[in-house]
Amino acid sequence: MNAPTLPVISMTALESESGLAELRRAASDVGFFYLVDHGISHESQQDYLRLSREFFQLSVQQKQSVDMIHSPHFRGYNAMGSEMTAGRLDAREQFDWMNEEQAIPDSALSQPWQKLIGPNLWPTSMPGLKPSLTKLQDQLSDITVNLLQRLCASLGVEAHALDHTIGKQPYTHAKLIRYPGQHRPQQGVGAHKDPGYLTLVMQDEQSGLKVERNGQWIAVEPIPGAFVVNIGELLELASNGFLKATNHKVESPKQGVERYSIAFFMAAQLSATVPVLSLPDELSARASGPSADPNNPLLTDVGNNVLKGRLRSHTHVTRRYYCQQTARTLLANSFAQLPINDICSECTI
Ligand SMILES: O=C(O)CCC(=O)C(=O)O
Ligand SMILES: [Fe+2]
Repeated sequence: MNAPTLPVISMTALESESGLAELRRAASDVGFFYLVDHGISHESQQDYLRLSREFFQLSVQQKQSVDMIHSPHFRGYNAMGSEMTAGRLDAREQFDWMNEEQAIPDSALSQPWQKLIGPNLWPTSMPGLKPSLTKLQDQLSDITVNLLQRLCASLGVEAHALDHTIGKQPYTHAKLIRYPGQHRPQQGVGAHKDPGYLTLVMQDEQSGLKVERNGQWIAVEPIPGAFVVNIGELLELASNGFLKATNHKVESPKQGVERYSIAFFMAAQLSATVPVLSLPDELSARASGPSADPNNPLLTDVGNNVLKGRLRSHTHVTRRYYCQQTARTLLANSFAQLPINDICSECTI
């Protein structure tokens, strides 16, 4: 195997000062790293990826029974060609699940992001999916919370400095993803940053994930058993830009090959506002403030930051549930500019 292109961080080394220093370097310099010794074995990861293959092999009809179009809460299945990133269609199919919750009736919504709260969609033809994926969600949730605390410690602030934004459990969102092979080079998912605190990615043995570094795209080759971790926009905000949410993308595999991955996004509670941490002088001198992109304003209020991403990614769901008057009024009260203006011709009026 070639030398890894990104830092490799061992979870068990994060009690020592030198381990924390390596973590800080990886998270502030690249914003991407491999995580090993995290407690989920390679075999167990293979089992989850097998389960994912089984899901995508269900019939079109079975997958459509849990299509995201049935969920105002952005949960469920997206067929190829129903997701946009950076304004272009992604060549991937996916199944999204989040915290299992009860929906709030429209009449009781006071904030637009509250519409994200709701139940997941589970296929009746695969009863084992819900318990397995719920278990995975719990395991990854624990790993990411632990990692967030170690990151805080690495920044010289209280390890628990962000715990109040998470409450009893963080907001979590996960995806089973299948990238089918393509004749021509194509975006599996276009260049983007992730919105939450931290993302963990479990990849199979196919390459395709790339991260932007000094204007170049670096391949994040799979290392058996390792997760890929990246810093999300909320952590960039909390560290005033010291930690970096880095652009990344997936290029489709060649014809005849397919790539499977499972992505797990951990964020603060949707109701939380993320504080800017008071870093020690030596680090704050190197914090350049969060990056400013007029097409992608970073919002410290978590719910709206998450909602903004979902509205743009899944425009068929947005048109169905967020373009009617009640939702538009709610959105207009929370955003300086309607985040659906570029999605629906009626909303541009
Ligand atoms: O599939 C992957 O390896 C990464 C996916 C990703 O970046 C995302 O869904 O945000
Ligand atoms: Fe991502």
